[in-house]
Amino acid sequence: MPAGVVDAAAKGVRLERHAAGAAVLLRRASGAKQLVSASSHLLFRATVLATLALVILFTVHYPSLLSRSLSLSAAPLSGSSSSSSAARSRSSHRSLLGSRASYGGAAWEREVRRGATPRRDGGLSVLVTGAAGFVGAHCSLALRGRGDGVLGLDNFNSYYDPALKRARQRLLASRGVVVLDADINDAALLERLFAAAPFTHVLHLAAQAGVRYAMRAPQTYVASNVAGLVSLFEVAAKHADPQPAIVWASSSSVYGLNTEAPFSEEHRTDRPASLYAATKKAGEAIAHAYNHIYGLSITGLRFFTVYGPWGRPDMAYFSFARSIVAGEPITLFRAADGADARRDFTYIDDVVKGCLGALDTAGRSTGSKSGKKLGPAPLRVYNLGNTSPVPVTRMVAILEKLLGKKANKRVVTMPSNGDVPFTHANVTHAARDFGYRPATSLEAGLRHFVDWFVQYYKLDIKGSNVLAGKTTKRKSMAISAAS
Ligand SMILES: O=C(O)[C@H]1O[C@H](OP(=O)(O)OP(=O)(O)OC[C@H]2O[C@@H](n3ccc(=O)[nH]c3=O)[C@H](O)[C@@H]2O)[C@H](O)[C@@H](O)[C@H]1O
Repeated sequence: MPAGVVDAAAKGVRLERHAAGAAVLLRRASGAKQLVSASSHLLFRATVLATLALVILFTVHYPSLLSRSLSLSAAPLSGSSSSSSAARSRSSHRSLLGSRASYGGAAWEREVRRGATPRRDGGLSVLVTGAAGFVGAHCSLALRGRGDGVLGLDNFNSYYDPALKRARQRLLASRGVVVLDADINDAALLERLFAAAPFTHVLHLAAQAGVRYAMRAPQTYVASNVAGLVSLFEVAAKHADPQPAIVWASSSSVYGLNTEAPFSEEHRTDRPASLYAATKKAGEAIAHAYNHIYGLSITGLRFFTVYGPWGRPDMAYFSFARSIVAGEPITLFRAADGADARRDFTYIDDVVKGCLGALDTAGRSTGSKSGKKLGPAPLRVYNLGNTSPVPVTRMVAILEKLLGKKANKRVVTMPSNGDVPFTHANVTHAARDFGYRPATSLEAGLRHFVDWFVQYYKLDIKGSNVLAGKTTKRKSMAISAAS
């Protein structure tokens, strides 16, 4: 083959190779282009989906925050049917302020600050724990009513019907008090709250209540009444600026086996009869330590069998009322010596006055975030009772009269379950320091309770005028359970 032909052939082969290479490159380039275009489609779709998800999330959460005052002002002030109550309960669960998972953020902090800000000159800024509880709800309303800033928190546990707690939450919301769905053992949340608002006071009422239930669920008492209390004191002492003054719920049960009466704050409290009492006594000792080390101003209030409207269904007066209406038997405990058990039943309005009096006179904490204590801070403990013990049998007789129906009574010797045969408060210290003067007889207080009870549970009491506070003979009764 001539050399020229060979060269030409060789050039041709090279050209073909170049052309083939170029074609491969072109193919690759177009593949890459397709890839890029496919990924940008994917990216676009992902962005659209993410935006949609955000819009849905926003719509679900944000309106409850924005329209809270509107929607809740329309909420009923008393009980309602179970289905609507459950629906509202679900919607409040969704609210930005109410959801445990969603706290934090600028909007949340604004709402916390708004709640905590007093509406009157010199007003207090109070964080109320257990605000959807019996005493907590009443105190929150009273504080808000006089223009103090109030922010509530509650874990809405199911020790008793959470629907009642949600109803109290709605009642509070209708009066401008927000109750967060939160636990006192959530230290991170407490830190955020104190960072968001300079609370001057904490009214700490969150606790595991109930004397006899402590035998069934001992750990819950330790978790709420000991660990929870420490969690709150820790944050108040080390993270709050300024440190708030703390008023908290101790209990008449700390007197335990004390036999001196009436019970005075000077009497022995080192013989608790129940784990409940022991955790409250432990709380008083823990309060001493935090006051001593960190300069926290702390006031413990020993409540004596508090009762009234919006009360606790686990307590005897409430559960007896339900049983009487339903025609079910009630069990009455009689002391070992044959005497009727007696209680210094204390009406809720009197206790609320005591709580507000204790807050108003609490005195400042003297410590700071840095751990420096400027001097001794107040450490106080007061009885808040009624000063007139009443036999439980008498309480039942009053309920029978108000409800117009006889109780089916079974009397047994008081079991060894932490109960004590009687309580009786001496309240001279509370009277001296903040003018505490209980003014409600058991008859008057139970009448208010029964009025509420009948309304809340929508009792169908034919031929009666219980709602007007008077009792006449009735033909039939039934609870249309709201719970
Ligand atoms: O002051 C407190 O520090 C506590 O008060 C309350 O405890 P108590 O005074 O024990 O109230 P409560 O259970 O209503 O029993 C009342 C009476 O009914 C008797 N009682 C009770 C139940 C029963 O089935 N039969 C009965 O005779 C019983 O023997 C008793 O004599 C709070 O629950 C508690 O959380 C705490 O705050």
